[in-house]
Amino acid sequence: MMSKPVLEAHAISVRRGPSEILDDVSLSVASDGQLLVRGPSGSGKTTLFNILGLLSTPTSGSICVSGTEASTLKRKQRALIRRDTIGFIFQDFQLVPDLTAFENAALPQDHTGERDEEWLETLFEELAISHLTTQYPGTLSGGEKQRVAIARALANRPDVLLADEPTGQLDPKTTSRVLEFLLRLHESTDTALVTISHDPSLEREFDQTVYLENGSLYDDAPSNSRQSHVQPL
Ligand SMILES: Nc1ncnc2c1ncn2[C@@H]1O[C@H](COP(=O)(O)OP(=O)(O)OP(=O)(O)O)[C@@H](O)[C@H]1O
Repeated sequence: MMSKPVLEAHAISVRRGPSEILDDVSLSVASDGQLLVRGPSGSGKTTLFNILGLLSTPTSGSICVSGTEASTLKRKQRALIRRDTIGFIFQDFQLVPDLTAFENAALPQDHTGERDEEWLETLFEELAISHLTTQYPGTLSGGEKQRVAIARALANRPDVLLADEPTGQLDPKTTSRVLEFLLRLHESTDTALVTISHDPSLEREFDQTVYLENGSLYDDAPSNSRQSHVQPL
């Protein structure tokens, strides 16, 4: 049976001043789906991330989250859908400096009212950061902060995890571990996984990859970027 889409973008365009940053972008992610959006720096990835996460609104086009048309909703209603449906991993983490790693990860639970410390502890264990619970972000490495941000994104067991370069700060070994965990979680809990990245090595981990180039989305790698990643034999 086909699963219902959790995220659907239809004909999204974003113009900022004279520039067209996204041009007629459409995509659909099933509630148990996984999608990698790849594209070079400046192609519009973060802009698309913000639109898909209802953090900003498109110039034209629509976004449906679990069947609800969200692009026309008021800011407050969008915030509620965001809180109840989407887990965010931001490129720059956005951890709160005067909260510990554990308190940062618990924030989404504190916003909805119920702490589930057992789940948070599981997340810290899986992400190999259990020894860092009482440390403040200022004392953590980039890769450690990134994993705290991942734990926070998963704290409320979101329907869809939206990740902007989730492994950008990690070494290859930790990247594999974190990806393996995200994909396992995706399998076992039907959390849809949408990852945005410039990193071609993530492609082999994902069922489906689409390519963003100059604000347009393609199903196949544009020939110039494919060429630039050809490895010599
Ligand atoms: N508010 C804005 N006003 C004008 N131009 C913008 C605005 N936001 C983004 N842009 C431009 O749109 C393009 C896409 O930006 P975006 O941040 O989405 O790219 P990206 O693919 O995420 O890049 P990176 O991988 O380097 O983070 C860039 O050229 C950027 O300068």
